[in-house]
Amino acid sequence: MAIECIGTTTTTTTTSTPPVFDSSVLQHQKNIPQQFIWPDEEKPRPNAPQLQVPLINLAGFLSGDPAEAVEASRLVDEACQKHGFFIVVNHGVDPQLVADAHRYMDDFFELSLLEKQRALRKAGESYGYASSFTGRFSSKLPWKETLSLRYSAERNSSNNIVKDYLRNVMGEGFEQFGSVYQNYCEAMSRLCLEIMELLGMSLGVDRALFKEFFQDNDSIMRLNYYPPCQKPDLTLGTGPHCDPTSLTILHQDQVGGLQVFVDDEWCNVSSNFDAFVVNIGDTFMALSNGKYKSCLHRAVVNSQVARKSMAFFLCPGNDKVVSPPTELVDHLSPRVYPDFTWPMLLEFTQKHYRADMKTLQTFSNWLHHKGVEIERYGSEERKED
Ligand SMILES: C=C1C[C@]23C[C@H]1CC[C@H]2[C@]1(C)CCC[C@@](C)(C(=O)O)[C@H]1[C@@H]3C(=O)O
Ligand SMILES: O=C(O)CCC(=O)C(=O)O
Ligand SMILES: [Fe+2]
Repeated sequence: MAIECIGTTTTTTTTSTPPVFDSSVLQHQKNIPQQFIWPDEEKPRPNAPQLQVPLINLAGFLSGDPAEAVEASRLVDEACQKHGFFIVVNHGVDPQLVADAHRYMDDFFELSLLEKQRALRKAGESYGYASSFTGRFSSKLPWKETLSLRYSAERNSSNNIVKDYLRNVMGEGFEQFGSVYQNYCEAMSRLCLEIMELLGMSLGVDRALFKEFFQDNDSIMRLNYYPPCQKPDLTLGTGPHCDPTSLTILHQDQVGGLQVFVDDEWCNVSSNFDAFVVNIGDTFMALSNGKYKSCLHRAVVNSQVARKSMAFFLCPGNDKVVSPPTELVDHLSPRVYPDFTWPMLLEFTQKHYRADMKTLQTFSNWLHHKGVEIERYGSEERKED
């Protein structure tokens, strides 16, 4: 197996059998397998402070009140220049849909490993069920299970991509399960487009510009399930990274565990079931010519209860070129990142580089130096491909 790895650390192929992440067993285990233990400098520390993040009330903006829209875009601008995280309330998403999505998530992750593996993510694919990433990486494994779904907003009456996928892989009895996530993705795509309008206003470009750019988005919906861990100070649910995608809308249950790195320290983001946490990803950072930040974050786990979060990662349609509008480029603000398309960056994170805090910079360098040996860049040891 040829491993195309970009690593500052030596690339090694592990021959030992990877551990199987069966959460029903591992959550009780005091002895944590080595692959799940993070290096000392990345281990979580207790007593993280609370992130001071604006609560943005979308009610006025969504009902077309111009003064409220200006106020919301001012708050968004402040947060996105500083760190790229903000929280929205009165977002217009049906609370029953959110509650159903959590309920069906409980049902899915409570299935046996064998049953969940009906939706197993195959090597080289970015969708499906993964119990940790035992087949994908050989160290710093995340203490989580995920179910990733592809959502396409392309206008087409028979577009039920999420529902059809779940029914096909999980089989009979999962129709309702599929409908809930189809509806949830549609609601998330709509909310993303509204937020794109706010981002257009706050960046001072035509307010329809980004909304239209993402109209035909080809996005990723991910359900994250973090089982309890008997040694939560050794492990991480999701390692430190910036999302390579454009905009993330995260809904977390009441447990808490999301942390953001701001002003040189890890801060907790409070959980609020009525709210969504929104963050800028690398692709939007490139679209804004570096004006808005894609910020480092991670998820910690705990020894008491399982935690759930649902992330909708907005991504551009496959043929869209990620290039900042001319209004955001001038001699004082020259181009920071080269043009690219989302499938290029997605492939980079799935085949060559494990997403971390340097993904966009490494990807840009890689595009500039394409043809130069890939091993010169990056951070991680990989097993796939
Ligand atoms: C395009 C993506 C890659 C990841 C899923 C989406 C957006 C976020 C990325 C990720 C969550 C960043 C941390 C590392 C990662 C491997 C993970 O822990 O899940 C990343 C995802 C991935 O490559 O599957
Ligand atoms: O679960 C969380 O709170 C964060 C997960 C995350 O950052 C991600 O999936 O990209
Ligand atoms: Fe993330």
